[in-house]
Amino acid sequence: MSLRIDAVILAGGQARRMGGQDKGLVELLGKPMIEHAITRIQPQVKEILINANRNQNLYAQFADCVFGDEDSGFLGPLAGMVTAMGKTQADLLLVVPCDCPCLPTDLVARMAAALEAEAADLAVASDGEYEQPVVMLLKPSLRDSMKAFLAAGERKIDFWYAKHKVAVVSFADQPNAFVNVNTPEQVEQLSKALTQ
Ligand SMILES: Nc1nc2c(ncn2[C@@H]2O[C@H](COP(=O)(O)OP(=O)(O)OP(=O)(O)O)[C@@H](O)[C@H]2O)c(=O)[nH]1
Ligand SMILES: [Mg+2]
Repeated sequence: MSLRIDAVILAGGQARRMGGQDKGLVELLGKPMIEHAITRIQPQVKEILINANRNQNLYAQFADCVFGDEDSGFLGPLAGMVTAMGKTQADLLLVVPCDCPCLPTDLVARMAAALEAEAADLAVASDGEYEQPVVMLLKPSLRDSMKAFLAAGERKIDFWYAKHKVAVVSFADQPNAFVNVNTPEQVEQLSKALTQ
């Protein structure tokens, strides 16, 4: 029996470095950034969920399930993840941010294989040098642990996952896969790089 895997795209931040624009809707090469992420991830999962705290009517064109954080205090990415774990029907939930338009096309396959091989509770991606804490494959049963962590006032994702059995999955073979677009200048730079 194969496992059902869904993905949640996190677009719930305040995007202060983007001047407070809604980052998932900021255009890169004529397409909203979230659409780039969807193009990469859709073929790899059963259903895509979108976590957004603004413009949910606009995000609804990209997914059937669009929702805000259950705690609306902008507590950071974990607030979106904990909400998503309560929404999905899947056996495993992939988490990705809306501002990584070049995610690997083999992300799920490699993360799921490592999770199983290492009998881990979650997998986190790495670019070979740095772990990418907003790119994870999670068992939804971890929701209670994440909820308790947030309730204790903790916010840092890597401190949370250090409490669990983690498989770190290197994508050093794809050095640009996790390029992260946080500022208008980075939108320009990546647009140029992708059209060269
Ligand atoms: N649901 C949810 N997601 C968040 C929150 N804060 C950040 N994120 C998401 O986490 C991912 C990585 O965060 P950042 O790149 O720092 O995004 P940001 O916080 O919107 O941007 P800055 O304000 O410029 O730091 C992005 O996909 C954000 O949408 C939050 O409070 N709730
Ligand atoms: Mg970012």
